[in-house]
Amino acid sequence: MTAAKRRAGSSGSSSGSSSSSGSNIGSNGSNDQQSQQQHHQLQHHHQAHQHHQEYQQLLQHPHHHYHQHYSSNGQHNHSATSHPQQYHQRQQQHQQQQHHHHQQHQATLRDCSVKLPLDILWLPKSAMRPAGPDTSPTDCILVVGVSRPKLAVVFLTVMLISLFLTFHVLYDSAVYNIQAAQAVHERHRLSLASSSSALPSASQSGGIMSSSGLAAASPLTSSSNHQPVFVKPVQSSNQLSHPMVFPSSRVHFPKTSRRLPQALIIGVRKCGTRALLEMLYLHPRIQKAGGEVHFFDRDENYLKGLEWYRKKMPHSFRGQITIEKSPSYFVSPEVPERVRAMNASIKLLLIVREPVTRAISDYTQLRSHAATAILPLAEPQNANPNPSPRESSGGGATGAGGAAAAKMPSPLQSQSLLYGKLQSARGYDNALLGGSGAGAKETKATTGPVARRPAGGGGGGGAASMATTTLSPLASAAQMAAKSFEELAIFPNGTVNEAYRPLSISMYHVHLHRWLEVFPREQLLVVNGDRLIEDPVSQLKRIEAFLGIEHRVKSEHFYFNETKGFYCLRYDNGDRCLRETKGRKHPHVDPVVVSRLRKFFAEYNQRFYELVGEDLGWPEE
Ligand SMILES: Nc1ncnc2c1ncn2[C@@H]1O[C@H](COP(=O)(O)OS(=O)(=O)O)[C@@H](OP(=O)(O)O)[C@H]1O
Repeated sequence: MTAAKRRAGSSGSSSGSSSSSGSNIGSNGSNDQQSQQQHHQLQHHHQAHQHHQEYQQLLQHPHHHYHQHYSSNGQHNHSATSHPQQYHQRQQQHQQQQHHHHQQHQATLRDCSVKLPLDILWLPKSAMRPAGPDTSPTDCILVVGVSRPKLAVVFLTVMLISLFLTFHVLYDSAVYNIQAAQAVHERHRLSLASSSSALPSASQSGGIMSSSGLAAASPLTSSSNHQPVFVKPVQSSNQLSHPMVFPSSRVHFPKTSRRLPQALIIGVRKCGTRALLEMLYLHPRIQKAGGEVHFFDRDENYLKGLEWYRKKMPHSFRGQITIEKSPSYFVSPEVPERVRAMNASIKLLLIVREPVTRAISDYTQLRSHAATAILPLAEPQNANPNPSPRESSGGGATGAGGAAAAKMPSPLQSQSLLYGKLQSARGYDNALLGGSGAGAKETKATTGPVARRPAGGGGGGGAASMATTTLSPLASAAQMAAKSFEELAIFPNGTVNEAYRPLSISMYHVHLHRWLEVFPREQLLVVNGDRLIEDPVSQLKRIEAFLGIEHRVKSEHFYFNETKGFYCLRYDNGDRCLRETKGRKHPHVDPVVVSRLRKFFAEYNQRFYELVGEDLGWPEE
């Protein structure tokens, strides 16, 4: 083939120069015709060879049908190469057929084409391998040619970014859902713990109650302030949507963890500390500890360390502020230093109320707790008229039949539980009978019989005359419930019993002084508790500014409940009022006593105004 090709090549060139080589031809006249024939043969051979080459190429050409068709014509062509004209006709025919097949081929290709910025062309697989019996016309391969590289790069970049974002959102969503589920579980656990808290503790405060009366299911729960008192139902899952994808009112950040509080409501007891915390919790940037943790004021808790305290905190998102409230912090001398040791830049909220009203509110709660403690003791057998032998033996409820008894304490167990509560509360509750002075610790859990403390600085008579008596918890509770506020606050000689705890706590300046020795004034905000009752939004606006969070708690979050006489809270998933332990009806107090006490407090109030730099306008008689 190569020799023939070479020859054909040289004959081609010689035919072009036949006139110039005419002498050679002329000199060999006998061979002229033969050489012409040879020349034609060579030409035909050359064309046949070209054809063969095309045929070989076409063998490798993609289309199967085309190859078959060409093969059948190939033979025919060989036999038809004798006449050039015929050959040209056939070549034309062949070209037309080729064109026709090409169009057919194009039609087949169009079926697989994809219109994209990239030039993507679907070709049959057979185009990439020798034709054979096993080739199938349906087999396709994708040939991608980039005709517009810039567009292709943009296209690919967009694709990659979308892929990355999709993955990121899915990942964050999964992480968030796990953490949010944990947070909800924790809230639920706290609310259960709250409802199972069965006994009153005078040293703690109450909480919020569902308006549907959920908390009232346990009569003792309502008076217990020790355990978390949050009875808000667990948030529905639709409020826990992914913050990036479905922003909700409470959720803005994907990760949660328990954080030490960045703000504390340090007191004052009975001034609206619970109302303040629950109202602040309406703000999406606020998380609250469910109950009063008493970390800084109780040595047994403080010794457990900050990690213990942190674990008592709720889950919060980055950027949220965790707040805990324990009103006894305000009056416990060691607390300011301890708080500073944890966080020197912590924000402190102090809610105060007109001191005499606060003292009466305090007395009302103490008396209520005492009465609650006495009632079950008075009728222990009624709790279970048919006790099982195991229960009546007084032993612990164990074993197969003891499961129910383990849940329901026996009368004896109930009694000892109540005694324990009374004893642990004695540091404060005993003050109802004229207890310790302003500087004394508000609460201190101790064991042993309740001992009346001598009334300090108040003179003789009345409550003070009982001070040396040692009383059993029951007797103490009975006395607590029997004494009037007037008897406890004013001695028979007309002097004020300054040591009476509800009064000593109302001497705000004494306690605040200690805090301002440790913290700069700017770190403490004084909230007017009387105004919080009348106009919560105005006070909350001040607090939001103090905490550095946007103003979000508005009037639509509240409605006035005529029955309670207080504003109640409007959450996304329902309305709630504070428990009935908040807003108890105060006993009637002799106006002369009230006036006497107001005069007594006037001087102390002035000192307090000076400390805080604001006149709160409390009446002086
Ligand atoms: N909205 C609303 N609803 C109900 N009660 C409200 C409200 N706002 C403030 N208050 C007042 O809160 C008082 C109880 O204060 P504290 O929560 O600090 O009490 S405690 O120290 O925690 O026990 C409680 O005191 P008393 O009225 O003496 O019971 C209320 O007057």
